[in-house]
Amino acid sequence: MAESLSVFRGDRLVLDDVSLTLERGGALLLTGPNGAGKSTLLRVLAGLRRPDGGALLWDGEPITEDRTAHAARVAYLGHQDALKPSLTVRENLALFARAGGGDMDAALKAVDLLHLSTLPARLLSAGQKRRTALARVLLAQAPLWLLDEPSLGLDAAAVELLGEAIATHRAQGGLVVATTHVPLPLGEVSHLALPGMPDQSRGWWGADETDLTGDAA
Ligand SMILES: Nc1ncnc2c1ncn2[C@@H]1O[C@H](COP(=O)(O)OP(=O)(O)OP(=O)(O)O)[C@@H](O)[C@H]1O
Repeated sequence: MAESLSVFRGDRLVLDDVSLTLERGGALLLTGPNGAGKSTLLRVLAGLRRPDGGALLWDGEPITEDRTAHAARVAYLGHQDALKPSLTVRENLALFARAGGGDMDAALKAVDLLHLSTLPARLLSAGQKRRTALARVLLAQAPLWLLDEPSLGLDAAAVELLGEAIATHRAQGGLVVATTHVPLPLGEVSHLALPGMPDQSRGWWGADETDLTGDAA
């Protein structure tokens, strides 16, 4: 999927020769210290940022062949929840439901937000906003989920719902790449540690973790 990616931010080589492959139903955890380049890599995978070197392939074809098609494959959850404060939860999600064709009530239920669906987004707590942003990912009905610290601000129950949503997505052949600083309930995953990860984080990912090649400067 990604071959020998390199990315400069300013004059710093943040990602140097990073390669990874994901099969249908697969999941990859990206870890590394603050500034290691996790969000940068997610943005490259999303097609939101061009790499300075290397290639991104989907089913063997470079994504540059058809960027619109790649955008339609991706559901991207960034650090910012990007909700319109004056619109209700349901209104915020409506656009994504139309574009992706997902089931609004099923998505709201999956993140336990049905009871808050008519509340303006400005009245939501941080965790409720994050749940809304996750519902947007579900509604996109895209095969590739790119999740930047998805559990940020979520309580234990919501983290469990996140795990269930990811498991369902994977069971349907979906792919997930997630960055995290804390363990996530993802089941069997590959793991790419960008340099600098402290040793004590080893073992978070369980016996099934697989280390991939990755270098960063
Ligand atoms: N617009 C920019 N111009 C220059 N450098 C940038 C820019 N945006 C980010 N960087 C730098 O790129 C590096 C990688 O940032 P990135 O956000 O990918 O890290 P991260 O691993 O996701 O960090 P965190 O764990 O803090 O979220 C950082 O050193 C950051 O300062």
